[in-house]
Amino acid sequence: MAGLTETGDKLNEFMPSEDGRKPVVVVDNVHVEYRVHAAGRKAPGTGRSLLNRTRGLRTVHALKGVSFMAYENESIGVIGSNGSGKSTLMRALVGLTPPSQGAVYAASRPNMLGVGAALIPELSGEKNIMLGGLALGFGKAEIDELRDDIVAFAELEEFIDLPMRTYSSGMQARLKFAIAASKQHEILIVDEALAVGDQRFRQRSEARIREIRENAGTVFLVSHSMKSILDTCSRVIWINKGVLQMDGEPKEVVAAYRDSRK
Ligand SMILES: Nc1ncnc2c1ncn2[C@@H]1O[C@H](COP(=O)(O)OP(=O)(O)OP(=O)(O)O)[C@@H](O)[C@H]1O
Repeated sequence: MAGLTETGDKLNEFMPSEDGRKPVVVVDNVHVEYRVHAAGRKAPGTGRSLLNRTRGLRTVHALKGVSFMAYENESIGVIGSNGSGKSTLMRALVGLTPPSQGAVYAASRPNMLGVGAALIPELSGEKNIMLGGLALGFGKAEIDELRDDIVAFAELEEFIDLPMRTYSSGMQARLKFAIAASKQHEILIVDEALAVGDQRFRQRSEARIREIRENAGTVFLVSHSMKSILDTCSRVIWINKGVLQMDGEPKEVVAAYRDSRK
């Protein structure tokens, strides 16, 4: 897959953490550049372009040489202001956005939480559990076994036979989270999924994330909620204008990020 190298061999070249944990993801000097067509601005009343140089192909340098290593059992919060490059970094981790320079090495393929693309609004919640489960690589029998737990976790017992389009956005988010979290992921990326749903559901999803992490998984959590980050993460990286601004203890990094925004 473009931009993602799945290789245990390459990872062996990297040092374990101080307490002996193995690196599972190595992000090595990753740059991402998007090429976008800019429309250009017109000078008022003239119909002519005001700034010719803004027309045509423009390059947005979204990540500018990001490097870090993630180890097994870590839960890494990813914070930063809008447009700083967090989602771009996560897309590079799963191989959706190829780096223009640098590389990502991973012990196994990271999964982005969310089976949204596989679900169909016209179908019932129940049928969508089957679709989402198949998309995650489960067999039919396995999905039948997981079904009740998924419905219970999402608390959709009364609605599971109704078309998904009739669900509120919170209910849809709960179903998607419940399906995706039914799998024990080795490397899991959760991008803002916890911002949706109510307080109680948020607490249960945070607990589920901790469980995945305890079962030898590594979790990345992208969020604007510093509370979620502090409640869930063992380490935080702060991305600022495409560079890794800070990487360390959640409390310290969150405090520095908050200070920068005063
Ligand atoms: N598909 C794309 N095409 C062109 N530019 C993009 C694309 N996706 C992101 N960008 C640009 O890359 C930069 C980083 O965007 P990104 O979505 O990674 O930020 P983010 O930190 O996740 O932001 P937010 O907190 O708002 O979700 C921004 O300048 C954005 O405009």
